[in-house]
Amino acid sequence: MDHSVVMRPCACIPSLCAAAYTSNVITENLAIEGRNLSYSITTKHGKFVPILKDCSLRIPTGQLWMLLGPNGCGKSTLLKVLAGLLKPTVGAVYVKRPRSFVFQNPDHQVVMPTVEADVAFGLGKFNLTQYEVMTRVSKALDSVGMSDYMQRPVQILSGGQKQRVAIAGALAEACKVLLLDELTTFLDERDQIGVIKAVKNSLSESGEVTALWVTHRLEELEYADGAVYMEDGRVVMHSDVPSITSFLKKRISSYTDQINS
Ligand SMILES: Nc1ncnc2c1ncn2[C@@H]1O[C@H](COP(=O)(O)OP(=O)(O)OP(=O)(O)O)[C@@H](O)[C@H]1O
Repeated sequence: MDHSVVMRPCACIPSLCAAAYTSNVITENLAIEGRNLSYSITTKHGKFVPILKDCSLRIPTGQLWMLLGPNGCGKSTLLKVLAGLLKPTVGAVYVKRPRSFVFQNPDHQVVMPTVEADVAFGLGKFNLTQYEVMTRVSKALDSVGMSDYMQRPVQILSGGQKQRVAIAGALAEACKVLLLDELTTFLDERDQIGVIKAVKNSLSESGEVTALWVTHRLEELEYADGAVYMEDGRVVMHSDVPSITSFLKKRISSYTDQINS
C-alpha cells in the first residue's frame, strides 16, 4: 500500500467536511456509493495505466462490509477514491460525512503520548467544553474496549490496541464512515480479532456508523454484513456473505485444480 498520503492518522479529512455530493447518485439508506468509477494514471514516460475500471458499489448505513481481492487488484486505490484522497478519472462518489481513513501500519496511527490525549487530538476543532471532550473520549474508548487504557502511554500498546485507539479517535469525532485499509496485516490473531470485534461493536452501538474493511483474510468475512470482491481493477462480485463465500470457495478450488492438473 502507498503511504505517501500523510495526515493526522484517522482524523476526519478536513478538505472533505463540506458535503460532497455528485449528481445522479442515489443516497437513500446508503452510506457509500460509487458508480462506474475508473481511476487511471499516466506515468512519467507517458504510459496510460488504468487502475480502477468501471467499479460500482453500494454500502448500506450501519453495516460492516469487506473489500477483498488479490494483491494489486485495486482495493487500496478504491478506498482512497472513496476517502477523497484520489479523484476518480470517471464516475460518481457519495460517502457520508465525516469519514475517516485508518491506515494499515499501527505505528502510523497514534501521535500523542497517552491514549486519552490521542483520542482527544481531533476534537480541538469542535470548540467543546472539557467535560464534552472527556465524555466523547470515554464513550469512544468504551466502544472499542479500551476504557481501561485511557491513561496509558501509546508506545506500550500492541498493534491491535493502537488500531483500536485510532478507531476511537474517529468515533470521538462523530465519524459516520470508517474506511479501514488492511488493519490486521501486521497483527497476531488475538489482536486481529480484537480489532474486528471493536469495529463491529462500534457499529452496533451507534447504528449510524458504516465501515468498509479492506482485507486479505477470508476468515474475517464471518463478521461482515456483505462484501465486494475485486480482480484486476474491477468489481467482480458485490453481495451478501454466504454468496460471496461460496463464490470464493469455488474460485479457490478451481485454482487448486488448475495448479494440480
Ligand atoms: N501511483 C501509482 N503509480 C503506478 N501504479 C500504481 C499507483 N498506485 C497504484 N498503482 C498500481 O495499481 C494497482 C492497484 O494497487 P492497489 O494498492 O490499489 O492494490 P491493492 O489491491 O490494494 O493491493 P495490495 O493488496 O497488495 O495492498 C497495483 O498494480 C499498483 O502497483
